[in-house]
Amino acid sequence: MATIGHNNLNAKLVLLGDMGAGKSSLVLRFVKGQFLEFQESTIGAAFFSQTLAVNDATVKFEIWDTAGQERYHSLAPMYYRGAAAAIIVYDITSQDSFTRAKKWVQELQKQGNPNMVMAFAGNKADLEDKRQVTADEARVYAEENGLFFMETSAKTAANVNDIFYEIAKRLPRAQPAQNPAGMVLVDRPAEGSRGAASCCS
Ligand SMILES: Nc1nc2c(ncn2[C@@H]2O[C@H](COP(=O)(O)OP(=O)(O)OP(=O)(O)O)[C@@H](O)[C@H]2O)c(=O)[nH]1
Repeated sequence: MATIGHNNLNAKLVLLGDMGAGKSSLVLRFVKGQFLEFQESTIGAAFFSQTLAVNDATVKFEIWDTAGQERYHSLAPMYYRGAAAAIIVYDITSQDSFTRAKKWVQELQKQGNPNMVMAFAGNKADLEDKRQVTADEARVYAEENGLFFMETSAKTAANVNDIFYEIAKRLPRAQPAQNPAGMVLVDRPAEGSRGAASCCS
C-alpha cells in the first residue's frame, strides 16, 4: 500500500515477469546505476528501497524483485499482496516472455489490489535486431488493460528512471497515513473525566 505523511509517501512496488526478462537488472539500474552482463537469476525474491523526489513530495519505493522461475510462482502473492504498484516485465526479444507477462497481468487483475498502479515494461530495447514483440502490439494490449507502457533497457538505462518516476506520479495521494508504526494511539479522556469541563487544550 501507499502511505503518506508530510508529503512523504511509502509505496510497496513489486516486479513480476518471466525469468531472464530483466527484472533484477532494472532494479539494479534504478537503485545503484549499475548493469551486469551476467546477472544471476533471483532465488525467491530480493528487497531494495529507493527514494524519488516528485514535485513537492518524496516517494520511498519498497521494491520486491521476485524470481521469474516457475517454481517460485506460488510465492508471488506474498509480494504483490498490498502492493501499491507493479512493474510487469517482458523481454522484447521473446514472445514467450510477452505471453507470460500477460498472464501476470491477469493474475494481478484477479487477485491484486484493485487500485494498483501497473506499468508494463518491454525490456532489452537495445536489442532491436532480435526483436520479436512490436511496441505497437504491447501498447495496444497495455491500453486495453489499463496499464501504462514503456520500452526500457537496463543495459543503456533508457526509460528506467522514467518508469519509476511515472509510477510515483500516478500513486494516489489522498490516502491518510495508515498506522505507519503499526500501533493505534487513541487520545481518550481518563475514566471519570468524561463530560467534565476539565479538558484539555
Ligand atoms: N541487452 C540487454 N540485456 C539485459 C537487459 N536487462 C537484462 N539483461 C540481461 O538479461 C539477463 C537476465 O537478467 P535478469 O535481470 O537476471 O532477469 P530477471 O528477470 O531478474 O531473471 P530472474 O531472476 O531469473 O527472474 C542478464 O544476463 C542481464 O544482463 C537489457 O536491457 N538489455
